[in-house]
Amino acid sequence: MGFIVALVLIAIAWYLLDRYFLSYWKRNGFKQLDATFLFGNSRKLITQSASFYEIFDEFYYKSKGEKFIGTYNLYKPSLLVTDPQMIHDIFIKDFGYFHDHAISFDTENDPLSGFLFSMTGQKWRDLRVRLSKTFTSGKLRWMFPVMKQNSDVLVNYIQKGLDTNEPVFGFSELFRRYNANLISSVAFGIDNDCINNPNNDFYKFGVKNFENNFRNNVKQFLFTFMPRLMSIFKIKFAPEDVNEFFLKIVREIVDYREKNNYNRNDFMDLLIQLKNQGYVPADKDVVDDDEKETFENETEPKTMQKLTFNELAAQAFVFFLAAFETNSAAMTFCLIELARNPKIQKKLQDELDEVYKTQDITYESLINLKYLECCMLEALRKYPPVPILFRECTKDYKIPNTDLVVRKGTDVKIPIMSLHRDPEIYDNPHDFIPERFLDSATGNSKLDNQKSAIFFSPFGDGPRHCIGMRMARVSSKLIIAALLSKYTFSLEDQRLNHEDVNFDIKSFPLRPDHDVQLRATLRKN
Ligand code: HEM
Repeated sequence: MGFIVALVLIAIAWYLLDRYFLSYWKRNGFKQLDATFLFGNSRKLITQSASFYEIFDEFYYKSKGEKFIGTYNLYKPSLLVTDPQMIHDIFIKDFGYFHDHAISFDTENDPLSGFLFSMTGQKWRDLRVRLSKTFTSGKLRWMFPVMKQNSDVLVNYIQKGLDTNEPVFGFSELFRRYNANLISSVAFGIDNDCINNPNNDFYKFGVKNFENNFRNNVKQFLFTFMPRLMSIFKIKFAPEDVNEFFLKIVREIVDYREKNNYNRNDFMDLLIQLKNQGYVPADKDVVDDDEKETFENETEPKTMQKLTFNELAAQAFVFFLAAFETNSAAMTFCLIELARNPKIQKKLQDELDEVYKTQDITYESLINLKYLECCMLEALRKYPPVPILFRECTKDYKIPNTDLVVRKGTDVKIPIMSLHRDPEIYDNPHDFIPERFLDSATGNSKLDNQKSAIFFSPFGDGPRHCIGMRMARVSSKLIIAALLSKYTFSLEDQRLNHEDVNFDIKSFPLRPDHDVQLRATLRKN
């Protein structure tokens, strides 16, 4: 009897505590979404019954009319911000309150997790200033031949398929293999062939990071809901064998290059300079055009702290992680949309033919292709590979024109993909219309002109926007240009001509739920 009474009392106490925790927002004057017992607003995320985008899209429409609304990751308050102006403030004007990504790792135990994305405060800022120098347009121009070599390997692979009567390809996987190649050569300085050899270790260990297994699911859960627990329980970001593989490979590369004074004009060279000198000299001949609002053009003091070996390895690793899924997704969705929109594909091919009938693809020619730029931007609008952005409020923040205060330590989520698909922001948001990015007066893409993240933020914005944005844009355009100059693509599954692509419900980066098959046909000259 005593036991039953105790159980009843515990249940009542738990219920009361539950109601108390799940009324945090109301108690602090905010509106909140209805929160369910124990789960808060995270039941669908925990049970993985819809994709991240769909779950946050539901929140977005439930909170329509509000600029922000309180939600709960289990019992942890999380503010969903949907107002474009407030998002802009968080990214730029009030960045001083929102500079961190709300994840943390124990880098002592997990050296590969000491990467830029997880760093906080001044430590992040110091490294960001130095790493930014490795992503300037000058450095990309320098690396372009390596990118081009990799795109040639992919084109040869497609051609081999056509020559052997196998003209249908699953591009999600193929682009992941291409990106593994690309990053292994530009960030690690290794010439792998993941395209022809999917059993290549570099690709296999890359895939392992994103596999849908129990361990990765638990990690994704903690990463989303209780990032601090990852460090408390010493959960490593990457599986043990992936850690060992990447640390060993970076050690060998660094030792070899240092011993033999070997340079390859790639990120690894630049990272080694950061390790040995603490800085990378700025490009003298290049004007950086789209970085004006950040501190990335700050002059580098020569006394900057040098990178340790582990910090160097972690940066090479995060370039790999960040590019592997996101870049592949951007390329895959763009090619799928071109395949389902033959007129747009033809218009893009006409633009490419004008330039590439008589010359091979160069960095300079590529960045001047406006329609190609618009196609990529439109793919990133409709399918932002990172559908939800998150930040941590690092000091109490009074929301402008209100008496409401977001407390230090609160995480903030921004449903970028829902904004990108909101009919109040974009006309016919579910249609693929590259022209919406074309400024009819100048022929320039709108992003170049506006520099505004208010309605378009596939790379985030402000000082913490994606550091690999330029590389992503150049490499994606290169691959689409190289493929479309030679081949025309069509959908094997005709249903996708009128149905939307479904998304993988277990993946945080946006990914189709199956590898959409596309048929390549050689174009006639
Ligand atoms: C289409 C491809 C890509 C997309 C859509 C993308 C998107 C993003 C987004 C949304 C963020 C978070 C920004 C924020 O919080 O405001 C981010 C951060 C980051 N991205 Fe990318 N990314 C892409 C490709 C790449 C590539 C190719 C690299 C490196 C080679 C890269 C490296 C990083 C790093 C290191 C960060 C962390 C930056 C920091 O915390 O300071 N990304 N990316």
